[in-house]
Amino acid sequence: MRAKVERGSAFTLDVDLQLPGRGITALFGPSGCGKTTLLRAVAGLVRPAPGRVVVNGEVWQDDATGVWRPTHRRPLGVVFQEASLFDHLNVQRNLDFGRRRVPAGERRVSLEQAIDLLGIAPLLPRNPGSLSGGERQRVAIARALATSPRLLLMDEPLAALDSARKAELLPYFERLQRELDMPVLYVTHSLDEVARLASEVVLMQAGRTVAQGPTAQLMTRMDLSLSQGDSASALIEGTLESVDAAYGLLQVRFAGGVLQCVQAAGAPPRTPGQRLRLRVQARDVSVAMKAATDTSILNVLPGTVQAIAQDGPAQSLLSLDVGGCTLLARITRKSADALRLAAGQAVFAQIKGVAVLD
Ligand SMILES: Nc1ncnc2c1ncn2[C@@H]1O[C@H](COP(=O)(O)OP(=O)(O)OP(=O)(O)O)[C@@H](O)[C@H]1O
Repeated sequence: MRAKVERGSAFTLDVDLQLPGRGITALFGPSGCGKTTLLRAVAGLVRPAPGRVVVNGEVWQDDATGVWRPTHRRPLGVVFQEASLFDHLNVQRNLDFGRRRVPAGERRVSLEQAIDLLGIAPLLPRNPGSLSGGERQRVAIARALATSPRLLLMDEPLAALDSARKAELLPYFERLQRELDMPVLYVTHSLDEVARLASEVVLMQAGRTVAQGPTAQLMTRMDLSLSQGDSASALIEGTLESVDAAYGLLQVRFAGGVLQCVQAAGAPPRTPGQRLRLRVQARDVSVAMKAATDTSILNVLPGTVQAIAQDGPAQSLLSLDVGGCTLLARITRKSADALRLAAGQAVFAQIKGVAVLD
């Protein structure tokens, strides 16, 4: 898409983007950078001038040829921060309402499939007013799916929920990705959601795109804001080698060696050979010049310092090459000075915790 949207004299959205036609693409950036405006331009709720929006080969806007499809003729589903359900209709009728707009021949997602995917069968007779925030959001997503969209637009769909409700909803988004091949444009402020859900990230700043690429690559780039927050982390792909049931640990092989990961309570059973995605937070990684053996830290792997950046007055952020994978480590600036850390130096990465994402 190409889009320019002027918002008064203070703000202009000006982007030229090719987004993947599948998976979740996160639009990430500070408040006011234009994420919602971009979503609205895709939806046709604002009209970029000039603009060209093509979704999986379908032209929704092209100023050069005079094409403009109004919002109601764009096959998209929209989910906002607050689920906008009709409070006078029960959940079943809310779902029916969305579905009626779609001609039978164009239905790609059945109502039953949407209900099943979001686990809302028990909620069908209920009124929206009696639902929790998380339940309302699941209904809103099912309603959007039931319109058989070609594209799902989500504007901070978890932002209004507390962290326990967020954690409950995340697996539904993952399921949606596994079972429906539907591209999602997902606006968020949360790096946790980016790490967990997005395959691609568009990083925005002041109406423009700063960087775009696969989530794992962008998250460890020291020049981008994704590596600067408290949740800064690296995503790693690995293969489950073995399960240590006695200690509740998974041994996962990746390019840099084997990582021992704690099996989360309630996690699905894993089978050796399975591919797993792991998240290693910068705050859980420290470095040592020798491989300590008298330590409680199970994961100690050789690596090389790639870069060091100052991270606030007291901390340093390191990027480490461990077997070709990049890890981030946050340590105190005092330790970085005491160890005389510099790019190219051989170190041992001590990894205190590894989260298994899927
Ligand atoms: N209808 C409007 N009229 C004038 N200015 C607007 C309008 N809508 C948005 N803006 C301005 O455009 C800029 C981008 O807003 P937008 O909502 O797209 O940002 P955002 O990145 O989604 O922010 P947030 O994360 O806070 O939701 C802001 O400066 C906002 O004040």
